[in-house]
Amino acid sequence: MSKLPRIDYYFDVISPYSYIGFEILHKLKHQWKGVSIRYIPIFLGAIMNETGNRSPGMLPAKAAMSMTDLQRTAKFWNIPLTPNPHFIDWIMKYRPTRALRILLVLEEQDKELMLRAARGFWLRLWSRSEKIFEDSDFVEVLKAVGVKNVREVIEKSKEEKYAKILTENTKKGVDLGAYGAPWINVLTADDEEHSFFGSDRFHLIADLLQQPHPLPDKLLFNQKSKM
Ligand SMILES: N[C@@H](CCC(=O)N[C@@H](CS)C(=O)NCC(=O)O)C(=O)O
Repeated sequence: MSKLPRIDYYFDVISPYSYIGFEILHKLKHQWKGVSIRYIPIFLGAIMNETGNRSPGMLPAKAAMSMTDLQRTAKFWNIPLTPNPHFIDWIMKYRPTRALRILLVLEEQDKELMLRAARGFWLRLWSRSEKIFEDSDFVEVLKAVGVKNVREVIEKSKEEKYAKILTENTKKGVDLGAYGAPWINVLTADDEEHSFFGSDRFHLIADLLQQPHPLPDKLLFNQKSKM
């Protein structure tokens, strides 16, 4: 019997395109039958360092267009986006690693809770324009998504074990060729591996896995309509 195809979704909560891809994948997973999905937190800053890449917001030639593209993409998918004007200062000063380690603690307790918290971090940072770097930020997000033992989760996330898992996940991403986020690794039923970069590659993944196409009806309708 052949195995189920699997999608490994490598993401960082600092990355707005990881947020967009997460929401698209969340819609698709109800339509794509027989595909298993693993969500893997990674530290994008380390990926950038390892590969010599830079965040588009830090390259002047890319920064303006990348913000326009991000706004357009979020609008297209109906994802509320309010980037904070100090975002670049924030990423120079803070790391998202504490939030990512919290996700790893939650993953051990309840995978769905981890996904709710990941969305909570993105909502807070990219839709509400607030920080996700300090204890008070974590408390708000964790409470909002229904975590009962908030303080315990935050304390546990400081254990070395979670720093190690995050490093291992990130290394695995780099080994797969990741230079940005989201990085999506698809393992087909016949054990072939295919990597994709970005939240805008789902039509190619649908094709590879012979699953329904993710384009919304309005585009499909336009394609079919008479010239
Ligand atoms: N076209 C991609 C862009 C994804 C993207 O720019 N991701 C950022 C992080 S939010 C990144 O890692 N960029 C690295 C690069 O552009 O080389 C999409 O629509 O998702």
